[in-house]
Amino acid sequence: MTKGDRILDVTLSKVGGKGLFVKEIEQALLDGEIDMAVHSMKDMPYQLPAGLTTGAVPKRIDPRDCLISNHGGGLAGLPRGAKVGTSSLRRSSQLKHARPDLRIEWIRGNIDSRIRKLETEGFDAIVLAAAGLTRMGWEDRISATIPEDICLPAVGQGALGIECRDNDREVLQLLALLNDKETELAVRAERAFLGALNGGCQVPIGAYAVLVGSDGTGAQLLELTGMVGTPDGMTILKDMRRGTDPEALGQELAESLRASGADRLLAEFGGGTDG
Ligand SMILES: NCc1[nH]cc(CCC(=O)O)c1CC(=O)O
Repeated sequence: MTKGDRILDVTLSKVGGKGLFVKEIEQALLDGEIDMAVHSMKDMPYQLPAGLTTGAVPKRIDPRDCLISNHGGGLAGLPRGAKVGTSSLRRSSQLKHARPDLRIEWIRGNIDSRIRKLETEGFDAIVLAAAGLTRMGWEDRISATIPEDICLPAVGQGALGIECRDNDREVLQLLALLNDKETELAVRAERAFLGALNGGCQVPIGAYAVLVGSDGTGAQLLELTGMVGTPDGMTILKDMRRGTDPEALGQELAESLRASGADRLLAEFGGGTDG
């Protein structure tokens, strides 16, 4: 097994990691040890290092969060005061908003260790990205997906990004074949939204874009929904915008939310997202 194989192998098996791990892989790309790297889009830093680019964003799979519940079914099936595990402020904020009675507790580790903790640490349910479970081949563990109008996904959730050197024409040509234009546009809008809110990691932020058709001129029309909330879920600011330019759309939505109070939340809790 080459070093590259080993690195790719780890990428796929460690969907729980982020940050530092992505940096190591990017260094291997820059050093020419590997020629492409597959990341979960939601773990990719907003700004790629100089010399690297996203060669392809393949077709997105289910972007929603899901419950693995000891009670079966979705949120409605959870008893009053149920203990629910998550490691994401975005999830805890939105779940508390929908079900203030829930006891949200922090649960860390890889997907498999979190599932183990569901059994060993007295959780009624845990929340994970449906896409992570699907990629591991564990989608049969999903009790129910959580609709995006209750829990807006993390920016880029469910999509992969394949990164390569920006001057590697051969790899860029190959990767172009794997790109899904619809997913690419949606993820660009979501990332522009996140970028316009910028920084830190203490504020619940979610966003989800879909193509809803074309405008009069034949350009693809995107619909972007975004949220910013308080960690306790008492306040959730959410808005939706349509447009054809993904970057402009993300910035517009961020400005609109800032104007309606997100500015204050970002100042209080720091900008950014935790996945
Ligand atoms: N936060 C970590 C993370 N990064 C990517 C995924 C899998 C989902 C995806 O690939 O979008 C996960 C696990 C999770 O959030 O449950």
